[in-house]
Amino acid sequence: MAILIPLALGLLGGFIWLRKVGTREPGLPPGPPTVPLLGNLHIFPTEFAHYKFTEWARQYGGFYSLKMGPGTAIVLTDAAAVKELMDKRSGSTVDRPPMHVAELVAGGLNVVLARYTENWRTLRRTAHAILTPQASARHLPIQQAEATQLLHVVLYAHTTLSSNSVILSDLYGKRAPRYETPETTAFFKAQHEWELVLKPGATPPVDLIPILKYVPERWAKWKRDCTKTRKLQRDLYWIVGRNEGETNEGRGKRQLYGGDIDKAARVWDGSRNHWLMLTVRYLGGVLIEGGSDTTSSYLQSLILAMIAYTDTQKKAHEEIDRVVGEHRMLTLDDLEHMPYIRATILEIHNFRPVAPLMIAHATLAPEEVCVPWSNEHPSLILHSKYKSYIIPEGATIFVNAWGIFHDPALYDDPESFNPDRYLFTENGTKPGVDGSDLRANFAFGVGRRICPGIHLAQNSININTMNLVWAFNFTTDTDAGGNPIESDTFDYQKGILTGPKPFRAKITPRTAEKAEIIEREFLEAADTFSKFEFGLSPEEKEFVVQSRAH
Ligand code: HEM
Repeated sequence: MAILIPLALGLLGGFIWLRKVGTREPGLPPGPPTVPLLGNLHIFPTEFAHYKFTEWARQYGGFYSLKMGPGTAIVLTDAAAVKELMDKRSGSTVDRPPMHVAELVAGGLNVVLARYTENWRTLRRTAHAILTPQASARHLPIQQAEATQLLHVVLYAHTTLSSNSVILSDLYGKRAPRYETPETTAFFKAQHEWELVLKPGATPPVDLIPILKYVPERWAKWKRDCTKTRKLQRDLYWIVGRNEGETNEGRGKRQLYGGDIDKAARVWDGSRNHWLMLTVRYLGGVLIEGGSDTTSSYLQSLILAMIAYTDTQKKAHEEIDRVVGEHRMLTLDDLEHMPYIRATILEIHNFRPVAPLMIAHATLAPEEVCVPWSNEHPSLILHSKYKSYIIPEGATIFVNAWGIFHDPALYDDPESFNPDRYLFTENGTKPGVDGSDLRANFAFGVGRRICPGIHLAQNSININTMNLVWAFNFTTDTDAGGNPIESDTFDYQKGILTGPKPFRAKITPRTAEKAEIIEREFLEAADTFSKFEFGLSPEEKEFVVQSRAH
């Protein structure tokens, strides 16, 4: 009998606690109604989450909460809220939410997903040192050369190859002449496996129900998939850095033109510390992955927008013709004279951001924020008239870039692609609206997690946007019966990072002279390419010879 009373009390306590799980705690900002235990998990979108998050933002405001079982997520769809919480208080919002799968695969060495740990700080510092504006400027010749190759072989897949090749050259001093180059295909294979493991639903909710971590591997296919991906990544990252069987020619070129990761790897290898050697290999691998798909998704969205919005294409053509004319390709210096092209670049980031929800952050400490009572379009101001909310420690924070970029309160007709809006106000907002909480590089993230590849990416984006528009007409393709195949500007890949699904397009040089210039520039770029070409397979060599035999 004596034991029954504490047992009953314990059960009652447990029952009361369980009933509270999933309930929105006092002090949290509002959000969709919750159900016991799950909170909002039963309505949490597993794909294209930015659409649902935006719908909720229009209903609950730019600062609302979701309950994920016992955990909390905050969704920010308000530029002032982002500036205050993510930029100004970035010391507290720098963490990433726990992700057991990423731990299993990368062991805390994936700089993008790593928690706020000593590992992340080392990786981040190294990435910064490698990707400074000055270092990015040093890599401009190969970026410009790759732009000529992109023009030379404008294929769908090639936008991906171009950015992969740029980053391979920048980091390791070795380019990828074609899509089938072994390093390139190996990277895309490893990345595909990685995406499968990260896909919502591919693993049970281990981060919410931690006991699932202890299921033995033989009963958990997801754990075997993680082990396979871990091996695939480590083998690949190690091979790219190690250059087994490297010839004297290769060694010489790498020493002269090799990238900074390559140099760091040499120094860190000298330390004979396996952990450091692995860390630098991981950083190289993750930067290549992070830098390949993002820039190419941007370029694919550009082409899609040019096809769908012919009036914009016409204006972009006119500006380039007026400023540089027919007779030469464009370099980075030309951009400052072309406001419409600059506006087009900004508008692509807004229209179809590569990372519509950025990458989720998490809080290291509780944060108090004040929001106007109406919460219709909150801006975070610390003032007594405002209602105060508490974001708990460990909360996940989603920055809903899509919702901000498509907010009708900020932009006129936000669903259309309209670069002109940037010609009237600095951040493209409609007249009379204060857009000062936005910034031109908003699509690259926030606070201390802002994209470290931003300078390299912006150089690639600028050079390629100008030259693609200078060189080509982009139009809808036609079917066998001659009917136009309309492109769908909403047909995008699922995932944290997104880009258009393959689409049909007709891309033709604007004039015969331009086609000749592209041909000539491509042949002249051979000198630059050759500095980054070594250890090629016989097929690669044959491809290189054939493609330059004109
Ligand atoms: C169109 C091009 C690109 C866009 C739009 C883009 C965007 C982003 C965004 C939104 C984030 C998340 C920031 C946050 O959590 O607040 C990010 C992180 C990151 N990006 Fe980029 N990125 C691009 C190109 C690149 C390139 C070229 C590289 C490598 C050279 C790169 C490397 C990274 C890395 C390593 C992170 C993780 C940073 C961290 O968590 O500390 N990105 N990027």
